[in-house]
Amino acid sequence: MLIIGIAGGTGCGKTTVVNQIIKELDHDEVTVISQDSYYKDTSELSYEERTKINFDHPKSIDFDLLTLHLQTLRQGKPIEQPVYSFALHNRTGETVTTHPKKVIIIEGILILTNPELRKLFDIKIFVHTDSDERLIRRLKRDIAERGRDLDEVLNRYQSTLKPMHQQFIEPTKEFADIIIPNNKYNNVAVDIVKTIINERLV
Ligand SMILES: Nc1ncnc2c1ncn2[C@@H]1O[C@H](COP(=O)(O)OP(=O)(O)O)[C@@H](O)[C@H]1O
Ligand SMILES: O=c1ccn([C@@H]2O[C@H](COP(=O)(O)O)[C@@H](O)[C@H]2O)c(=O)[nH]1
Repeated sequence: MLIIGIAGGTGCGKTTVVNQIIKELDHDEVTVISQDSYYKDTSELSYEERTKINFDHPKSIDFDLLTLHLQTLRQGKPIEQPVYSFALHNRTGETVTTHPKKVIIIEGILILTNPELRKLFDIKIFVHTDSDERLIRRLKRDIAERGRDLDEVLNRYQSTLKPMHQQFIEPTKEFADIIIPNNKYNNVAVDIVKTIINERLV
C-alpha cells in the first residue's frame, strides 16, 4: 500500500491535482480521503455557533480518528468515513464505507501539521500557490459551490484563513518530499506523481 498526503493552503488546487492524478487510474486501485471528512462533530452547537468556528486551526480536525482510520486501512480493513456538509458546517451523521486500496491519497490543508499522521505517509506533497491566487480561487469556488457570499469569504480570510495559513500551514512545507508549484496548471508535476504511483502498482 502507498499512502500519499497532499497538503497546501485553501484554494491552492489540492482537489484538482488529486483528480488529475487519479483520472486514468483504475478505481479499484486508488481511494481518496479528504481531511474535510474529519472536521470534529459539533452537533452540540447551534448553526450560528458553528459559523464562528475556526476551521483553519488544527484543533478543528479529529486527527485521532483520521490517524486510526489510516492505520486500519493499512491493516487491510475497511473504515466508516464520516460525511461532512459545508452547508451545515458539520458532519451529516452518515458514513461511507471505504475499503483499503493499493494507493490511498489524503488531501487537506492541515494534514502535515500532525506528527502521528505524518508518520503514516509514504510520500508527502505540498501544493504551493500564491496567496492572492488562492483567495481569488476560493472566492469563486465558495460562492459557486459552497453557498458562501463575498463578505463571508473575505471576513473569514482576514480573521482566520490568512493568519492560520501563516502560522500552521505554510510551515509544513518543510515536511514535504515534493513541492508542486501550482499558480498555473502543472501537468509536468502531476505526471511525475503519476509515474511514481504507476511504478508501485506494477
Ligand atoms: N492551476 C489552477 N489554475 C486555475 N484554477 C485552478 C487551478 N487549480 C485549481 N483551480 C480552481 O481553483 C478552485 C480551487 O481549487 P481546489 O482544487 O478546490 O483547491 P483546494 O482543494 O486546494 O482548496 C477550483 O475552482 C479549481 O477549479
Ligand atoms: O464548515 C466548513 C469547514 C471548512 N471550511 C473551509 O474549508 C477550507 C478547507 O477546504 P479546502 O477545500 O482545502 O479549501 C478551510 O479553509 C475552511 O475555512 C468552511 O468554509 N466551512
